Amino acid sequence: MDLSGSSLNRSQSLASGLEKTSHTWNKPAHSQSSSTLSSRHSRQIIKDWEVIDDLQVEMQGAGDDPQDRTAPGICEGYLLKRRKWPLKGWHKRYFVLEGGILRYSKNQQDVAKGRVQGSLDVSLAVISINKKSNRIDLDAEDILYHMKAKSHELFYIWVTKLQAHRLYKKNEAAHLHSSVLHTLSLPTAAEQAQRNGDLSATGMADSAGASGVLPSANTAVNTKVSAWLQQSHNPDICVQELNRCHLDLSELNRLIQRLQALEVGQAFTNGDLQRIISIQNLSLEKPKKPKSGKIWGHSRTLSRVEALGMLSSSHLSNSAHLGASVPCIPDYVYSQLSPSTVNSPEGKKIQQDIYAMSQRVLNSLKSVHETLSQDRQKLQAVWDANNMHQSNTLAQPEAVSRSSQGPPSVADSAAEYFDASDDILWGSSSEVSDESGLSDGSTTNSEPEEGHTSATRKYRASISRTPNSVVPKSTGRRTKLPVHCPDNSHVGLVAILYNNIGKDLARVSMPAVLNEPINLLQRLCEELEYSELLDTANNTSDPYQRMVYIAAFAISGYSTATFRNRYKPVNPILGETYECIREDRGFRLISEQVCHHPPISACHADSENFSFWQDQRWKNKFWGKSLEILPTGMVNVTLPRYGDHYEWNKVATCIHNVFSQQRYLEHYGEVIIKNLKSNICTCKITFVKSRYWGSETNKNEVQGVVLDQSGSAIHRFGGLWHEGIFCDTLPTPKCIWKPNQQPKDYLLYYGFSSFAMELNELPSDLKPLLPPTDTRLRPDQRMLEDGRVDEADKKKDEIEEMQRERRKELGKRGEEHVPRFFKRSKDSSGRDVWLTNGTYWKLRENPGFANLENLTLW
Ligand SMILES: CC(C)CCC[C@@H](C)[C@H]1CC[C@H]2[C@@H]3CC=C4C[C@@H](O)CC[C@]4(C)[C@H]3CC[C@]12C
Repeated sequence: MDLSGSSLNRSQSLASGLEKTSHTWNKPAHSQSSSTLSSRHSRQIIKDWEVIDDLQVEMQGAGDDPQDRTAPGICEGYLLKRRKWPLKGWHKRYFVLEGGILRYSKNQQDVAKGRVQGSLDVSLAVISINKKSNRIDLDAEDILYHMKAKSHELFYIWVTKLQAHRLYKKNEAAHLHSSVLHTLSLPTAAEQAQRNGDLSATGMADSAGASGVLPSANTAVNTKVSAWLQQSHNPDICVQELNRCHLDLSELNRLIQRLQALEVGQAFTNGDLQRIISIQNLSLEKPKKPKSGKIWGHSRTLSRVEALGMLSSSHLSNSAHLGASVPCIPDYVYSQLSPSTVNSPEGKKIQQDIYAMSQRVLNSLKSVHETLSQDRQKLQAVWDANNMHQSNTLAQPEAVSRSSQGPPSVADSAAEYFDASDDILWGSSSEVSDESGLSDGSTTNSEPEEGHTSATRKYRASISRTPNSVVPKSTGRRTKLPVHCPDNSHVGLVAILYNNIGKDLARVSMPAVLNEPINLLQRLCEELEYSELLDTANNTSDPYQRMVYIAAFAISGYSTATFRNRYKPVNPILGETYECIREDRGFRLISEQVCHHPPISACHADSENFSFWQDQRWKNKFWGKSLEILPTGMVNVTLPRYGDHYEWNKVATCIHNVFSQQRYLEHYGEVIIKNLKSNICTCKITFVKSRYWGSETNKNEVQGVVLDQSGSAIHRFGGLWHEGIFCDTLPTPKCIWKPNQQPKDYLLYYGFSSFAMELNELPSDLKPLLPPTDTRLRPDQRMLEDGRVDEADKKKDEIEEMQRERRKELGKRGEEHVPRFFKRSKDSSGRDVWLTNGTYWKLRENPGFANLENLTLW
């Protein structure tokens, strides 16, 4: 089917599209607090956007009817596609949807020539639509298409077709899964007999006996294997991986053709080449003798120019040069295309793409192979064990797969570069998302140094050999929270997030059960968990080494993310404050919520070894399945001993699978650390974005380099932000940072580290010294910490309402809130920053907050 703007005579699909629409696109009712919204037909409506999710794909028996498995018709035509860079805006592109794969090219001719600009498996994508603006967004996490149809009719056709193709592709996968289930779960003799319609199934023992297994053992095997298969995601993973492979292979095919076209000097299309070759074959049937009277026995003796001349000549006058013995003309043609002839930048690019794509296919196949071999081993184990009449048979799938995962190869990184297409980097899923290009920058820069994977492997091995140096010492502070964290897995985040699309996550009010009893002011303090790195830096005379410790500190702040993806920190109220005095660590910190719109939390910490400050604000982008947090604002550290002032940016943090319990956090992008007081060195840290099909081993990689003024690397370090950082260029190569051991039962306590558990502790001797605005005194957070979630919810509403009232009052008086302990200022680059006004500790001491007038926040 062709859908180029004018060809609306294809009304057949248009009609079916509209028909379908009328009965399946009914809007579900949902509310802010609705607990679940995942009905199979549900479309979540956010203003004008709807997410079309989970079409009727049933894992069980999916596609049993072969009719269901016939591929929907091809759909093609022009649509507008948005891009951000270069040439930001909507561009007309020719799209082809076939077999569940959407490809696009510049125009129809390019499609014919196999010049595909991008492709996406629609079964892996979230489809969001905006009927008002005829917009369709496809989000396959790392590939994102924003498309717009020229007319409403075209829009409906595309949406319908996309749905149909998605369903088809998903069913195909599900069918494969159930076939595997079916094939591998050998039916019991009774079932077999039943299926065969054999009612005199007394041969049960016989049939079992024939296979040499007792019926009961056989049934036990079947039950276990099928139970394991039901749980196992491996078949799905394999199908997905193979789908990707399929996609990649067809892409590869196209790339090769393009390269050949370049080589030949003419844009041969697949068809052209085939035609030429078949004509050639015809003429080969009547080989003529060349003038010399000698039949040229082998094609290899032809010069490339001759060969190309032949191919492009319609008369094929030179075909006589070819002997009938030429086994395969394409082989011959390709063998003549010496790599040295690919000199054009385009040719080189294609070659690189081909290389990267082949590596990707290879890796995918390897991983499928590995998964299948593991499954085979597991099956074998179950079988053997049953044969021996042992009951405890199933190997632990997870343990097996983990232990056998090989280290990533350098080839993986090549695949990573390949992945960085403009759609991944520049896309944005919603109109409301920030267009500043911040995410683009950080994502683009998250490309690792060449050979990083092997380096990481090396660093990782070194880190794991390093014993945990910091033996948890008693701080006299609490080691657990009053109660366990509540289960919040039932809360429907879909509605909450969709209802708040475009809002900063920091401003989204969530039910208390989604909160952790720590707020964002306290989380700022949490970044000082590894403040000893700053102490070390201040005691290191070599400026390059000092930089290494500063870098390790910058990385260490991200490690909390490992276990903290189930709860959101409480949003501070404007004017809320927090103090933290850590004699044991030698620092004291204050933080304050200084701005409400946008929400900004500022902090300042002092110690005899350092000062640390930052004001934290961030933007977030919603990508359908994930939420990207893009912090703005810089982190600052000064070291008194050397007069250094370090300043660095923060990377993006992505909450992947935000709606599911498989949620996890990833940091990616580049951190540049500068010393504003000396340009002797700078540091670049790369948080490597993991490949979507990668194994666990490729997650959380960090690579860093300290560069001197001339740009030469003085130190290199790396590792994983959740495991540790190793520097092998120090006089004694060593692990410079390793996260502290998590406390006992940490998962029952919000995933908190010991340091985090201590943040909201309120010893009785501290209470009278705190200003009433201190987070520790905030009642709803305290209730939450004590497990009184419902009360916390109510209190939270009240406090938020009070805040609104205060704002209104101020507004009426034409006043603005003035933060108490921080002042707005400009940094050396002219950025707005919030700096301490230096009054907190003085006031605390004299006259004491109890003797002062304070804000009443709750
Ligand atoms: C919707 C809920 C239940 C999901 C959980 C959301 C959690 C994981 C989100 C909400 C706010 C987020 C934090 C917001 C800001 C920053 C600063 C940044 O420099 C590092 C990441 C960090 C610290 C984020 C980590 C992830 C975070 C804690």
